[in-house]
Amino acid sequence: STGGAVATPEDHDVEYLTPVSIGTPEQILNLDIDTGSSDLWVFSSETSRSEVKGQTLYDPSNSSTAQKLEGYTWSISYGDGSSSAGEVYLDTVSIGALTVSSQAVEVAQKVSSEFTSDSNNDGLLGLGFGSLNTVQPNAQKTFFDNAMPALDSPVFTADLKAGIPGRYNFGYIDPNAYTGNITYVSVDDSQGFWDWTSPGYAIGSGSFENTTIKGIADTGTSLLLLPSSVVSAYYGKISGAKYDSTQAGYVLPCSPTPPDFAFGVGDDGAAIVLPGKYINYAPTGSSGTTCFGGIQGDSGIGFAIFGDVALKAAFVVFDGGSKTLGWASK
Ligand SMILES: O=C([C@@H]1CCCNC1)N1CCCCC1
Repeated sequence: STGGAVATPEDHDVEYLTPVSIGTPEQILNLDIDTGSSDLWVFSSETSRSEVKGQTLYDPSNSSTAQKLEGYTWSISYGDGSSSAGEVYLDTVSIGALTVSSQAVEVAQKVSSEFTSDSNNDGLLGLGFGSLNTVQPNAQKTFFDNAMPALDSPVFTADLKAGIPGRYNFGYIDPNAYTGNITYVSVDDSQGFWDWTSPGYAIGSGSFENTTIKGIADTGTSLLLLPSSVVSAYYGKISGAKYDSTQAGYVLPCSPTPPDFAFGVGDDGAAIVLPGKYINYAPTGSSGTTCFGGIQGDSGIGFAIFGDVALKAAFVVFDGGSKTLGWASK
């Protein structure tokens, strides 16, 4: 089997939303597919009314295939401080033509303000490793783990794009979605993340800097978070760029276009190049003179995060069979 669906960016590519079908008859919710976590949770008929602002709600009582897991609960806190919690059902879940008949669907009873205010986001679909799942008393499998045995190939791919819809595919690699070769690198799944190591980076037309950068491929994080030494080297090349403590990040003049940023993949010299315009993440004010940087520091996290600013420059294969990541330009 195979499947897949469109990934549509919200403003500034802060997140990408993908239509997911749940239940019988189908209830279609737009979910944030997140390789940095492993819970599939949705806004629901059980979500506190005061915490819902425009989201589409999954109602298990309207699904003939919903089965409640009595006594099961979940509660998750994300690195950005957001959180949600609730109860658990099993139901049929599809992404395009790919269907999992008994998927744990975690219904939210409460969500934090970050989710309440994100009116187009109806929940998250985690594609991290199973060890991260928060369901008690027994952890539940991700959509990918459930689907994998039936997939033509045990993979999913992320093809996110700047400002326009991209795609998540399951079970196959679309040869028309990338250029050149796919370079595969090993993954350390011991922390539950798609955690890999880049050999270094280059700024603009500058020389390649060999420095180990260990980090996770996280479709649910907006920015590219890197070691402070790398971030300082990058913004040090830009007149007027500075760390703004009020914004809690580096800001830079939106014009001229900043230098490209490349990160290495594998030991054969392959690299993914972020066009400089990707580093103009969003204007900080109404004049559009100053931009918030798409590259920021990873201090306090313990590893780098290759979020959407990086991922949208690449075609990425998440290989659940070999537990490797494949990176290609496009
Ligand atoms: O909570 C997160 C992210 C938040 C955004 C969505 N993906 C998961 N983590 C990833 C990095 C380490 C800490 C946990």
